[in-house]
Amino acid sequence: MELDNYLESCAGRGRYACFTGQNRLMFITHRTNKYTELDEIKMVIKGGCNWVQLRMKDNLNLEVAKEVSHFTLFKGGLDCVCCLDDNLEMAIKAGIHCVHLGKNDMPVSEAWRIIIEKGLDDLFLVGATANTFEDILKADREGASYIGLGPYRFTETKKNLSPVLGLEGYQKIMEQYREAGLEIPIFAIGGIQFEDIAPLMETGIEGIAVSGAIINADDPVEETRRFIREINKHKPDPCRNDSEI
Ligand SMILES: Cc1ncc(COP(=O)(O)OP(=O)(O)O)c(N)n1
Ligand SMILES: Cc1ncsc1CCOP(=O)(O)O
Ligand SMILES: [Mg+2]
Repeated sequence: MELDNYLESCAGRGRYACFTGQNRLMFITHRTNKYTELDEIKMVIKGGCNWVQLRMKDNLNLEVAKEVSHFTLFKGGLDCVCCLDDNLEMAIKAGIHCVHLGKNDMPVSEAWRIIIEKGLDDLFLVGATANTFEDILKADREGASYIGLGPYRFTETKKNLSPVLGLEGYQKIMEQYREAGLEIPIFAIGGIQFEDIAPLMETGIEGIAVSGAIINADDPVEETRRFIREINKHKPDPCRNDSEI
């Protein structure tokens, strides 16, 4: 199937149908001396997170990707989505059905070409990074499934950070987003702390992508629950109430 036909066929069943409110917190791994990527994923899944991104910047490793893929498949629950940063080929090899692509990674349209060629298009999600409204438009046209928009603040988790957007940046971009009638789910990213959730959700974003604030908490499992409950206050999860998290 060609990309244009794919996007057209998606329009009928809702191209963003997977984002129905159950995946509003994306946890992104960041290996530290304290935790491996799998340790982190186990903790956040225990805390109720059902969307995890495996990000291995200096230590890309297929075995780790396979372990994480199996864990999320068998222990993450039916609605759990696992995503791999940067590398589509490794995602496919590991059985991971979501890849996140930045502006220096493979273009979103090229990723879809490969996914469609392999007959995996019914399963896959392709996320894209945006730092501006124009980036959102481009990624949406290329068929991105969701956007990671940022950075909100300075963070040490990512090198070569783009200029920070701050709350005003999000407010402006989300206004343009609404005026353009876009529907692609937007996730805020970059140095996000618990207190940032409320003002960010007020801008109309779909959810939050976070790493450090959860890993560095004394109890990452409890911190995950706290994040999800706070996000739910602004956009209630239609499938789970707080007592189920
Ligand atoms: C949800 C989400 N948003 C943005 C990014 C950043 O991706 P990228 O710009 O490719 O930078 P790296 O993560 O590869 O350093 C992301 N990973 N996830
Ligand atoms: C991957 C990425 N892209 C922009 S900021 C960032 C890091 C997110 O981690 P943290 O929540 O620790 O800032
Ligand atoms: Mg990248």
